[in-house]
Amino acid sequence: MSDTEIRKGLDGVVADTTAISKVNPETNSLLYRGYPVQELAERCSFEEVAWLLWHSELPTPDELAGLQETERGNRALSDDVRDLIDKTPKTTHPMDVVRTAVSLVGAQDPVADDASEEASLAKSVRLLAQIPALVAYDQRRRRGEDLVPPRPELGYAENFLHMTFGEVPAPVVVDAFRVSLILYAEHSFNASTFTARVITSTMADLYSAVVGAVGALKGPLHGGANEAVMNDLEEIGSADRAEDWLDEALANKRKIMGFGHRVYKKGDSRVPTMKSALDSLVEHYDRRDLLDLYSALEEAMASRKNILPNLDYPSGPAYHLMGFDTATFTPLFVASRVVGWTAHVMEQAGDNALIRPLSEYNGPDERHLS
Ligand SMILES: CC(=O)SCCNC(=O)CCNC(=O)[C@H](O)C(C)(C)COP(=O)(O)OP(=O)(O)OC[C@H]1O[C@@H](n2cnc3c(N)ncnc32)[C@H](O)[C@@H]1OP(=O)(O)O
Ligand SMILES: O=C([O-])CC(=O)C(=O)O
Repeated sequence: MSDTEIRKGLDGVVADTTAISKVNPETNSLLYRGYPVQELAERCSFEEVAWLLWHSELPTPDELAGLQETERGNRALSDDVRDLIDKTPKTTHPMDVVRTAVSLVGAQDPVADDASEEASLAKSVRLLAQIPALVAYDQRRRRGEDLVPPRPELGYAENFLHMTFGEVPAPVVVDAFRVSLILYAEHSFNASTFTARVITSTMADLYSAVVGAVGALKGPLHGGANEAVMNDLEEIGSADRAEDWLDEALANKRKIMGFGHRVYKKGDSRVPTMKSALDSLVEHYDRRDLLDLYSALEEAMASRKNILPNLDYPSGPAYHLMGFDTATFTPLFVASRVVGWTAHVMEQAGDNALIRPLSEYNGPDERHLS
């Protein structure tokens, strides 16, 4: 063995610079292009945040109107994408449907390989508009429901909910959804974003980077945790069972979904904002029982392991209350994070170096065929 220090999982390794977001575990803060995410969640639409992440500044009214027009004009699924979704077995995980459908959306773009900034922005807006349509349709067809066409007079969050449920829910629900999308949009060099940057570093196209990122987000150690949280809460059932369930899970060396974070060790900066959105939903739907269960598991986890919730912990039950199927939660994360991924694709392409680390070989010594 050489004395090279190997940081398993690249833990603590600074791989490059980025101007897109700053995650500060010391101050528990998250800045998008310098703005605290809490301020953006309080005051901005998701479209404004998307523009900010892509262009470094918030949009002027004209710029916002232009983005809205293009996004709204790109919402309808092509017949081919719809057919593809229809042909995918209902046993397929919705993340696999997103991965496959995004791949076809890319294959249908005649300028998929144009790496200019203008083309990359156009592709990013196209994905922003298409992903809600395919996520919403996939949930509907699994429930035996027909496609609901987009409504061009609705903003992004309202239209997403309208395409999923066939109606725009109460403002408190739309607002909680908008907040979740803003909080999920960007988080520096997390695993899926880093995947997108690795793919971009080979000079592959933006769609390839996004398809790879969707795959990386699916795992329960990353985006897949929001649906896993809901499965755990349902398995526990009620607040009075939380401690026993946790003790057994920990004894069996289970990772408790929605808790812990590679970077934040003193709490995830986004949790208080999402928890407050969850509180409003609990009140709106009169589901105090779910909040009690949520709090009981959180308290038990703090007392047993001193490990705090990450964003997926409040998001899981929030999406459940909004009416989404549990397996659709991670695709909702995709719909939001595609903005961060594509911002990173453009940043990586703008100052590219092939990402190719070294490994230390620990296999057999050289040997020969006898
Ligand atoms: C939006 C997001 O993607 S946020 C992340 C979503 N993922 C999850 O919620 C999955 C559950 N959480 C985890 O698995 C982890 O906390 C991760 C993967 C997020 C971060 O993990 P790492 O930075 O690699 O920390 P690591 O896994 O080494 O944890 C350190 C210690 O805390 C323990 N730990 C960390 N998180 C958890 C957890 N959720 N449940 C139980 N124990 C945990 C580990 O077992 C380990 O203990 P040990 O030192 O006794 O072996
Ligand atoms: O930063 C991470 O490793 C995971 C995370 O919270 C995110 O991607 O939002």
